[in-house]
Formats: sequence, C-alpha cells, structure tokens
Amino acid sequence: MKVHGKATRSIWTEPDGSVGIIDQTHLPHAFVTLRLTTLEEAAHAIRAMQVRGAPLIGATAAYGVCLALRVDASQGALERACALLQATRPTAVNLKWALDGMRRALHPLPPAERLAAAWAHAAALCDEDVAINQAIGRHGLTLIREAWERKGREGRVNVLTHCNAGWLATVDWGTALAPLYLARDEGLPVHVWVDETRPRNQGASLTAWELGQHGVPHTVIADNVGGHLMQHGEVDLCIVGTDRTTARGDVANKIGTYLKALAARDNGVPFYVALPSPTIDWTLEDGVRDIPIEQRDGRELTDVSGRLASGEVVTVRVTPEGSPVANYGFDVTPARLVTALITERGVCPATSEGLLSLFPERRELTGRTGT
Ligand SMILES: CSC[C@@H](O)[C@@H](O)C(=O)COP(=O)(O)O
Repeated sequence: MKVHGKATRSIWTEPDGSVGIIDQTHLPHAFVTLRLTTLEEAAHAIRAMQVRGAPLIGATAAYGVCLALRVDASQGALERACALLQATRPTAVNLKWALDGMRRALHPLPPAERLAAAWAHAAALCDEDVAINQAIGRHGLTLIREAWERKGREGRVNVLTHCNAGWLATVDWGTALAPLYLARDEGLPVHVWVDETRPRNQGASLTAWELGQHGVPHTVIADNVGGHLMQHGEVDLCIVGTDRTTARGDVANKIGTYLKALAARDNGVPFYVALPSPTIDWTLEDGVRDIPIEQRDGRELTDVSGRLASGEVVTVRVTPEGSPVANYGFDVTPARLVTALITERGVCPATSEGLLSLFPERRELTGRTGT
C-alpha cells in the first residue's frame, strides 16, 4: 500500500541485516519506522504491539528467528528463539504457524546453512501473505459487488468492520480491508463504518488512517453504534478479520466482534470473516472452549491517550483510582453466526465441510470426513 504516495509493506529487510517495521503505537499521529536488530527487539515489538494483527505477528516472529540466528545458529538457539517468540501473544495462531514453518525448514540443515535459509523462508512467508490477501480481496470484492446489485445499484454499499484487519495487520493489503480497497479502485460506491475498537482503538487509529490514505470513504463510530445502524438499514454487510478460526469455523477476533455478529444475525445483515489459511487452527473445533483469550495490561482500559491541539500526545485516566478492571483482548464468534468465510481459495460456509471443500488436503491429513 502507499503511504503519502510511496509504496510500502508493513515489514521489510534493511541492507544492514536489520528488519524494518512501522511502529504502530504512534499512528495516526506520526508515521514512525523502527529497525529491529535482535531477537529481543522482535519479541518486544510483538508484545508491545508496535506490530500487531495476526498475519504480521507471524511475519515478525519469522524475522525474529532470523535475528536470533545471526548470533547463534545452533539447534538450541533456534528452539530458544521460537519459545521466546511463541510466548509473546497467545491468541493469534499465525504465530505458531510461522514458527512451526521456520523450525521445519531450518531444523534439518547444518548450522552454517541455517541463517541464509531463515531469511529466505521469512521472505517467502511474507510474499505468501501478500498473495493470500490479494486473493481474499478478489473473492470479497464479488460479495460487495453482489450487495451493490441487490441495492439496485443505488446509493452506497455500507460495510461495517471491527478492529484493524488492513495492510497494517498483515504484510500488505490486509484481509477484511482488501476487498474494500479493490472496491474503491473499481469505482464501487463503498462506505465503511469503522468501529473505534476500545480499548486500544485500532479501528479509530489504524483502520481510519489506512482508509483515509487510500481514499476510501469511511465514518468512525463508537463501538456500541453498530446495532443501531443495522436496525435502521445502514449496514449492508459486515467484514471482519480473525486471529484464529477453528476447523469447524468458530472465529476468534478482537473483543466486541461477537456482539456485532449477534446484532447482524438479529437484523439479517450478512456477517463475513476474511480468513487467510494460516489463521485456521485445524487442531481445534470448539473455539469458545479452547481458544486461549489474551488478557492485557489493565492500563489499556483505565487510560486513554490522544493528541492535544498543540501536537503533544498525552495519556489521561478515565476510571476511578482503585477500581479493578479486566482487559480481555478477544472473543469468539460461534460459526453459526458467521454467514461465510472469505479465504484465498474462495468463499465457503463456516462449517467443517465448508472449510474442507476448499482445503481437501486437510481431509487426508486428519482423516476427517467433515460434518
Ligand atoms: C488481518 S488481522 C485480523 C485480526 O488480527 C485483527 O482483526 C485483530 O483482532 C488484531 O488484534 P490486535 O490485538 O490488534 O493484534
């Protein structure tokens, strides 16, 4: 995607052997890039959410392994790096997917060959992410076109999204936002309702910034507005991302997604999930029971930060001193509330059989027949 007219990905390698990232904690107020030079810096970037979004977490972890192997390419160092990175954030399964892939590729190699192979594997993983998201964009675009046709090609197609599942959350394009970028490029009259997404405001800060950079018409709304808009016919479809989707189609995504899915069902609004295949956890069925839900520092909830007219960025407390808080990062939307999954191989029902129809190789691997 382009930032101020210049094409960029969300993660890249530098000629000095470091890894470039956009420090997303400064957006939308400032566009700040950082160079990661060590494993520890990569782990910190994920933990502190300088980089975030399931696919980008995976990509950063892959490069974190490269940075570790620059110092020590032994088998032990590889395992220690993977363990440290794996412990940074629990919900997005892309982290495990990326680290398992690195291990599989590097484990059989002699130490002297590991570093070069690690850089190559991490770069390939990033390119794969971009290709996957472009394909999701194309499939999602069809759904937006269909919504436009259903409206008799009148007015605008209103899409509601939650959190940030755009190019900042991936290597490029994004998942839920990829169809919207393509719709805009095609001249479809698309408009996006952007949930602010408390407590970290990824919608208000990141999605709104991204859409603005690309010229996609959008309106930021408080998290609780979506139901009201749906009751008044102001939402034609919802498209959200996911951090982990189970083999039967239960979807973990940013906290608040479930409530939007409930409101969508009550109002007959289609609720789509943009799902890259590395985000499918084929080992799990029951997402509500089995997906680990991250709980983060309560200060994300008690404090809000923003920029004063003077340009100074300040943080203020909004809860009484001493009131306990609970800061759940994600929730799980049961498959029954999901209209369909938009994958890189096409759109399918949120069921085991739906996913297996697009990924039949998984049927052979697991011996599963699908239900
Ligand atoms: C393509 S990203 C999909 C999800 O990762 C996204 O919707 C989300 O929930 C991100 O959460 P975050 O806590 O900002 O990493």
